[in-house]
Amino acid sequence: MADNEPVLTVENLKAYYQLGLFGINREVRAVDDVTLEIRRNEIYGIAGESSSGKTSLIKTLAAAIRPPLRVVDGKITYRFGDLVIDPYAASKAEVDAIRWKNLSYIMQGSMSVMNPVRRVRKTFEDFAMKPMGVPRKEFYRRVEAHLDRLGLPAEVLSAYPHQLSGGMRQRATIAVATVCRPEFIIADEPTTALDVVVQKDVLAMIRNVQQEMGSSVVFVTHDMSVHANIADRIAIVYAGRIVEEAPTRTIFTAPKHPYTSHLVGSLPRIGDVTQKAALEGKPPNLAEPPPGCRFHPRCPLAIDKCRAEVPPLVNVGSDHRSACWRADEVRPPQALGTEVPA
Ligand SMILES: Nc1ncnc2c1ncn2[C@@H]1O[C@H](COP(=O)(O)OP(=O)(O)OP(=O)(O)O)[C@@H](O)[C@H]1O
Repeated sequence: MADNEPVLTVENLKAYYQLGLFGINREVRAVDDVTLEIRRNEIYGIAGESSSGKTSLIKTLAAAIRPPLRVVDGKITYRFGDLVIDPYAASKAEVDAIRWKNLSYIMQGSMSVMNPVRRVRKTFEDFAMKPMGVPRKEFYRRVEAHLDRLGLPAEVLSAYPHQLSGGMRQRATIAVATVCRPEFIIADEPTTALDVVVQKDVLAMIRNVQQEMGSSVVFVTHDMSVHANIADRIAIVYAGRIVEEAPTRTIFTAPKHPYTSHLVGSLPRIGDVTQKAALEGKPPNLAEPPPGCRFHPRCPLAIDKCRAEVPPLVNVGSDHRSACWRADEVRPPQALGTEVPA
């Protein structure tokens, strides 16, 4: 595989919750026309407020969706070495063969991976023994070496999940998800519910694992300061669509979408006692999104065109895409509340 070839290509992906309640069919357009590429050896953060479709998007990328969520259009292509696979065109056996070995998905909440009634050792066996395909002794040698690399004592293997602290459990979960050294790791809110100090440790661990293995990581969080800490590039999602995508520093210093500008500008800054202006209104109902730009009812820059025509996600600079008719008029955020990577 050429070095610059993306590991994941997503083209015009649409995934909807198709609901039939009391004989009335309804579609919640949680992922609506998403196009993106994930490169090798990068950390790609997906940001956006609650209910914007972040989890639905990465679940779809992870081929971990269940009805009523269905892919209704578009294409996903993973390239793992010589293996090129669209998980929605492939057989279940083909998808099972890449799971954990090439593609790992860490769902929201560490207990989603850990089996609460079995010792951590059993969770490692359940997830990793088959994909690794080595005798038990060699398997445990590799598991312990991996734990050691991640700074975790081998004793965690004998513990039950509830005996571990939240941070330790999340570290163990990341260890389970990465022990087969997957090329692609997808994580949903990997540090939410951890206190700030533990959060930093877990973020550093994800970064170390990613760098050591040269993997690609896609992760979701609504917390912009976590993105600032760890992401190489960020996609901002609003109402089921990517509205902006750029390297982290660009997102924080020169956004080209009013929603991004709001997200960055509303971050708290040390010593700043002024009240941040809240964004008026609520995100739209994804069963009946507004016409034109979905952000227009809340947008300070909205004009008639925004109410009528959907702005495409287009290049607005080097490695920078925005979906805004007035991208040129977006001003840098007033308050930078977080350390921005150089
Ligand atoms: N099982 C479901 N059936 C119907 N609609 C759903 C279902 N799960 C989620 N949705 C809807 O899909 C939309 C996107 O939800 P999603 O959970 O992907 O957002 P999110 O950005 O990850 O939010 P959060 O940060 O709160 O987890 C929301 O409107 C939500 O109400």
